[in-house]
Amino acid sequence: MIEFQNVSFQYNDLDILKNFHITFRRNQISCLMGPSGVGKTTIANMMAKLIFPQKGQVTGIENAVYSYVFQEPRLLPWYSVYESIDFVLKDVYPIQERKKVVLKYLEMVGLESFRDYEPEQLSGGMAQRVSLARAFAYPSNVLIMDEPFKGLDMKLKQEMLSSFQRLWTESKRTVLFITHDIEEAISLSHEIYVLKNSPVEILENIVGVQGKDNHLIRNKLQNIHLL
Ligand SMILES: Nc1ncnc2c1ncn2[C@@H]1O[C@H](COP(=O)(O)OP(=O)(O)OP(=O)(O)O)[C@@H](O)[C@H]1O
Repeated sequence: MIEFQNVSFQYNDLDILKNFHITFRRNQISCLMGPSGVGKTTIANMMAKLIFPQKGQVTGIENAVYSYVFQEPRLLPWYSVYESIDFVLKDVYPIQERKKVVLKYLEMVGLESFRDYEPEQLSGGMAQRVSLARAFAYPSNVLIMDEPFKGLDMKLKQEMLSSFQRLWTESKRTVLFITHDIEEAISLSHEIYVLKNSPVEILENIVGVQGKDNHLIRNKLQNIHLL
């Protein structure tokens, strides 16, 4: 379990987190929702050790190895689809094994026949699928996804959600998933935190999402006037 214990953090004297406590279960998908500016990315950055608590501590990340998916695919323009994934595995696997891993993950996102394409030849959804495959191919144990499906149309989003589910089922890890989209949250997460206020507080914590009635959760989230 990853646990924020009494964590305080300020930007320029502004309290973003104050004696804040939250937990994230290992190998589960935890979702952060809540209004813009509430502190979701700050929590993700702290989990990723990009920033550190000014008071309190975050436990359970001592041996964390991270991968990320952002709203933009962040592919390097001079690498092909294959090389985009191969590149991050260079120091991880010897060449023969690396090849198997790259091809396995490309196949899982349905892009094996596009392996030689350059990023500029890909649609937005394809590029984002490369970025998902890259994040899962890398042997991380914590995956941080900051609004990864934002801006995709419904059909592409559905494809991405399916790709994500396939990847995560095959290669489980602890996922921190930030979204403003109720349907995404319900379809992927095991646990949803709705955040509010400044400094941030947990307004609602819904556990066991996958085993619950979607309508009830949807209604509850809609009623909180999230977003
Ligand atoms: N580097 C920074 N310097 C100063 N203030 C910052 C910095 N990064 C974030 N903030 C402030 O911290 C607060 C929380 O920001 P954060 O990005 O964590 O919110 P968020 O919930 O992820 O928002 P969004 O949904 O818009 O991405 C905001 O008020 C923001 O302006």
